[in-house]
Amino acid sequence: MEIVILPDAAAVGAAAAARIAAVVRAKPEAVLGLSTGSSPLGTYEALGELVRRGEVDLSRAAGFALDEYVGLPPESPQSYAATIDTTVTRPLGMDPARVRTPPGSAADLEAACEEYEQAIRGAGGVDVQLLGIGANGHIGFNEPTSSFASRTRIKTLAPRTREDNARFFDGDLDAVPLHCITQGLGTILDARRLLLVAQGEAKADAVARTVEGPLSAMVPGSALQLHPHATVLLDEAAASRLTLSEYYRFTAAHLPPWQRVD
Ligand SMILES: N[C@@H]1[C@@H](O)[C@H](O)[C@@H](COP(=O)(O)O)O[C@@H]1O
Repeated sequence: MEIVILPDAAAVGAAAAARIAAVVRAKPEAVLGLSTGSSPLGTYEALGELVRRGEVDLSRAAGFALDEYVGLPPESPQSYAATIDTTVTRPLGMDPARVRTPPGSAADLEAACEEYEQAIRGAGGVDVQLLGIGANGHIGFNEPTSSFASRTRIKTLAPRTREDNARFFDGDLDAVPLHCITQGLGTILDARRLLLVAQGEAKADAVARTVEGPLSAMVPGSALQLHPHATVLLDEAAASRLTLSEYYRFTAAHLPPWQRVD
């Protein structure tokens, strides 16, 4: 796993955007794994800047979101479909027809989960999956005790996650759905590259357990340890509980030229 500690949240966004842009420059039809929440917003902003400057073109890229609430129609502003549309698809100049979110309002949710898996496979798989992490170590909506072999499925949100996300529902906990559809940890691990971004002290414990703790279903993020091309981009606060941070800094300062990303 590549661990990069950066001075602040803006640097995390810029570094993640540079890595995604490098993937798209090499493969303009790249399939991007998209994430919601606060963590990736800086990445999308930095990527938008690269698009505006003409340094990367995402118009031929495809996107698959990680997760969606069950029961929120796509037009609801809190739905991840709407969130992805307003924070990713439109500002980054992606083709809406090529960007998908799990259909949380499908009549047959289980069939919709299977179709989503098939759509990812049909698109050739995800080239780079952007991830945030929950304070309880979840990735996507794979809450603690999710199987490392799990595929896209319906999950019940953990109380902590609903509390954390109530801020997107005007603080009204009762308005936060109880269920979601999420890509499984096995689905996420199929992506060719994983890029996890985390900022702030509130994520420091989850980050330390993800990167340096034992592989455990109690920490879904620890599944990244099983992936051959996982990068974790952290600001100083999110990195503050890592025990090997000096080693990560040393490694980043001595990267061989062929591993450098601007
Ligand atoms: N389902 C999303 C995750 O994909 C996200 O990574 C995580 C952290 O959210 P935030 O970045 O807002 O802290 O929780 C949310 O509930």
